[in-house]
Amino acid sequence: MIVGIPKEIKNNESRVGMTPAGVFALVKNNHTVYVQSTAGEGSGFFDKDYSEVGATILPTIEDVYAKSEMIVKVKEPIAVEYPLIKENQIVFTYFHFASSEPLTKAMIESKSICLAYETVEDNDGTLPLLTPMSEVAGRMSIQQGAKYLEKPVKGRGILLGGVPGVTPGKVLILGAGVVGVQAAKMAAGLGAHVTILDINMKRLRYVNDVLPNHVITGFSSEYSIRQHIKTHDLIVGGVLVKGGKAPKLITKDMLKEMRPGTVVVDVAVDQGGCFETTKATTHEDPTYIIDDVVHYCVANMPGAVPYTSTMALTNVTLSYILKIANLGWEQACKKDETLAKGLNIVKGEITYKELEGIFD
Ligand SMILES: NC(=O)C1=CN([C@@H]2O[C@H](COP(=O)(O)OP(=O)(O)OC[C@H]3O[C@@H](n4cnc5c(N)ncnc54)[C@H](O)[C@@H]3O)[C@@H](O)[C@H]2O)C=CC1
Ligand SMILES: CC(=O)C(=O)O
Ligand SMILES: [Mg+2]
Repeated sequence: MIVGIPKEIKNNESRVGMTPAGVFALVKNNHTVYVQSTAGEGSGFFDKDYSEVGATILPTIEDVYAKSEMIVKVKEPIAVEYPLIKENQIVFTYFHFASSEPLTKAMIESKSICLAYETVEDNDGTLPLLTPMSEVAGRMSIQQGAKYLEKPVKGRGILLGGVPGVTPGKVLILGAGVVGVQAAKMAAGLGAHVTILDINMKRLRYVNDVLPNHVITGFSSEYSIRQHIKTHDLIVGGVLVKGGKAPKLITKDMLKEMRPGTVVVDVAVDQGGCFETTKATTHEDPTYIIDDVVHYCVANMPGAVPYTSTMALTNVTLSYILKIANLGWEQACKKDETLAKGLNIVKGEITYKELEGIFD
């Protein structure tokens, strides 16, 4: 198969769809790999690293899309990329369709095969291609939240860990999935007071078993959320309904219950966000303020730490990329139910249940 790796062009997105190690494996399996010039630079991989393992470097994004049967990338295509995608071309990437009607419509019109990393699902319900980026974003949410709690950027002026003789900051985490647990781990490590809420008792039991005793678990409900937001300094949104829109757990009126300078980090922004006041931001301009509450809603958080994220992503995507290249997408999906769950739009038809009728 002919596989193409374009350069990411979303704001401050420095990840790349594949490391040279991934290209090496594809070439060894007799596939042709085209890499757009400088695509890997932001992640520390140079054109010569790719050409040394057998890739051909192409000068423009148009060349890569025009010549490839399968495109392997990181982020959802943005508007300038829509016309580059061809009928029957396989596009393997994060799509997050539920948060974008224009993207959904454009991919239906393209008649391409859209395999979304974020809905590839193991039999136990876990999401193997979302997990490593949720690990990164969960950990980053505390790093970013701690920064925006500082007074010069309009936060409450609180050091999350406190100091001897002064109470630490309080972190509320919505969702005890991958993002939530990683966020809790980081916040607890800093010495913050941590509360984590979920509707899944199995997840709360897991948190209770693996995290320190000062991480408090709670059942998520409108009532419990309304109580907790009054006293917490940093609120992290990490809930997910697979492939669908995130539930709005914090409505606009609730911001009035928070203290001025509270910081909210909505990691779930890529599925529309779990705060009613969420709108996607970029690494260039990551925050905005509503009712004195600082909102951080960057939809590609791992893009800011590409050295870590590109490696973590290729670690999990490569076996699927090889399977698709070796067998073709239809056979690969027939043989592998986990991969088949990634099919969201195929040749103009929506094939993922949560997406059906979502924009009608
Ligand atoms: N902004 C960014 O750069 C990134 C965003 N994400 C996003 O973060 C979100 C979370 O991802 P994961 O942690 O991997 O998902 P996950 O599936 O591991 O965890 C989600 C958790 O939310 C819980 N949940 C669902 N409804 C709830 C409710 N009403 N109240 C409380 N909890 C509820 C579920 O029970 C589950 O435990 C996803 O939307 C994902 O796409 C992931 C990586 C990067
Ligand atoms: C999961 C996702 O949206 C990201 O890593 O950017
Ligand atoms: Mg207020």
